[in-house]
Amino acid sequence: MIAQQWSKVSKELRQELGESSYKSWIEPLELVGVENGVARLNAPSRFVGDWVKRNYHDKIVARLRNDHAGLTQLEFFVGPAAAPVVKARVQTQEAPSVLESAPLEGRYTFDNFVVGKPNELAHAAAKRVAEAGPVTFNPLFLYGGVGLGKTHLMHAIAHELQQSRPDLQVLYLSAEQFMYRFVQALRDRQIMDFKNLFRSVDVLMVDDVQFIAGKDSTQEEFFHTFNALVDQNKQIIISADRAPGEIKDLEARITSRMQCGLVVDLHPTDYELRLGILHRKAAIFAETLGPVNVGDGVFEFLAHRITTNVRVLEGALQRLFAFSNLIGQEITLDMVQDCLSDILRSSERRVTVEEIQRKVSEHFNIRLSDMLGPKRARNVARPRQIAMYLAKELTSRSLPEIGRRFGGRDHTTILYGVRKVEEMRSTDVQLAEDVDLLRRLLQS
Ligand SMILES: Nc1ncnc2c1ncn2[C@@H]1O[C@H](COP(=O)(O)OP(=O)(O)OP(=O)(O)O)[C@@H](O)[C@H]1O
Repeated sequence: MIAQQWSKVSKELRQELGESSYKSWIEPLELVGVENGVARLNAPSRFVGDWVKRNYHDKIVARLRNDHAGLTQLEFFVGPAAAPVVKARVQTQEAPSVLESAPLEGRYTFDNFVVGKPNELAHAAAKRVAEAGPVTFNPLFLYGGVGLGKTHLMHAIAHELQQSRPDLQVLYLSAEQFMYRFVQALRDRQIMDFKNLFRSVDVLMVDDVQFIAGKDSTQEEFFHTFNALVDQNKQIIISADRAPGEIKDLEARITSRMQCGLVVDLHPTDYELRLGILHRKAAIFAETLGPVNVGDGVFEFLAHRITTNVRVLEGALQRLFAFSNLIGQEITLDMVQDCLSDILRSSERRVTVEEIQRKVSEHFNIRLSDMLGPKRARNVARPRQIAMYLAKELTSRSLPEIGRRFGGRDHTTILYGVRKVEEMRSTDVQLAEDVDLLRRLLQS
C-alpha cells in the first residue's frame, strides 16, 4: 500500500523534475510509513535526505496528502528506522500511552548555531531555558522573519534537555500538528485523553503559533493547555513569525498570555553573522561530503549578496558543495555565478539609495536637501549616517558609489558613517529601533 503510494508520487515527480533530478534525489528514497502527520522516508545518506527536504519537501507533502490528509512533514533517516527522539509519557489507562514529539533535526544544536548581534538575545534566552533551572519567564516567545533560526533554537533546547534532563517530558511540535492532534482527538472522542496527555508534559514547545490564529476551537484548547501548564510551573516555548500583538486573528487573551513571558526578536542577519554561518555550514557539509576547496572571496560574495534568509543562504552553499563534489573542482566565483544564477537574480536588491534617503528624511523629519548637503548639526548628521548605513546594507552599491549619491562625499566619510551606526546600534536602543523599522519599511 505504502509502496504503491510512493511509486505514484515518484512517477509524478519524475515528470515534473526531469530524469536527472529524479535519478539523483527521488529514486533512491523509500517511503516507510506515515504517522501523526509525519511521513518517514529512508534515504541513502544524510546529504540526500537534507537536499530533498530543502528542495522538494512541499512538493512531496502535497502529493502524499492525497492519501494522507493531515500530513505536514517529512522525516528522513539513514539505515534502519530509529525511534522518535523525544517522548512524553502519561499514566492514564485508556489513553495512548505515548505522546510523540515531532522529529528533531539532529544538526539543530547550540553548537551549530552561530551567534551574532541580531540573534544574541534569543540565543541567550534559549540557553537559559535549556538549563532547566527554576522557571523565570513563561512563556519564552521567539519571533522573527522566515528562516532566521527559530526552529533551530527550539530543537537545540530539546536536544540539550534530552542530554542533561532525560527525566523531563519534553514535547516539541508545530502549531499545525497541535491542531491536527486536537481535531483527531475530537473525531475519535478522545478529548479527555488529549487533555491529559498535553497537561502531563514538563516542557512544551509550539512552533509557528501564528498558524492557529483564526482557528477558534484550536485556539480555545491551546489556551487551556497553556494555562494548565503555566499553573503547574511548566516551561512553555513558543515561536511565531511576528510579535504576539501583531498576529492577526489571535484571541486577545492568548496574546496577553504570550506577552506575560519573555518576548524576543530574531533580527534579520547582518553581514558578519551571514559570514559566520557560511563558515560553520561549510564545515558541517565537509563532514558529510569530505573537504571541498572554497576559492577566495566566495563566502564574502555570498554573505554580501544573499541577504533574504539563512535557509536560502544555506541552500545556495549546499548546492555549490554538491556541484563541486560532482565535478571534483574547487568552488570559484565563476562557479557561483553559473550555479546560483536563479538565487542571485531573485535576491537582487531592489531598494535604491535614493529611496533610502527619502524614507530616512521623512522618518526624521528633515529635508532631503539637508541630507545631501553639508550641514553638520547632529539632527541632520545622524539621519544621514543612518541612511549611509542602510545604503551599504540594502543595496549592492560600493562605498564610492554611495558617496557620489550623498552629494559627492568621499568613500571614507561613508565608511565612517556606516561604522558609527554599527557601533551605536548596540548601545543606543532608540537608534537600533529606528534602523530596524526603516529597514523593514524599505524591504516590505
Ligand atoms: N544563527 C544560525 N546559525 C546557524 N544556522 C542557522 C542560524 N540561523 C538560521 N540557521 C539555519 O537556517 C535554516 C532555517 O532556520 P529555521 O528553520 O530555524 O528558521 P525559522 O526561523 O524557524 O523559519 P520559519 O519561519 O520558516 O519557520 C536552518 O537550516 C538553520 O540551521
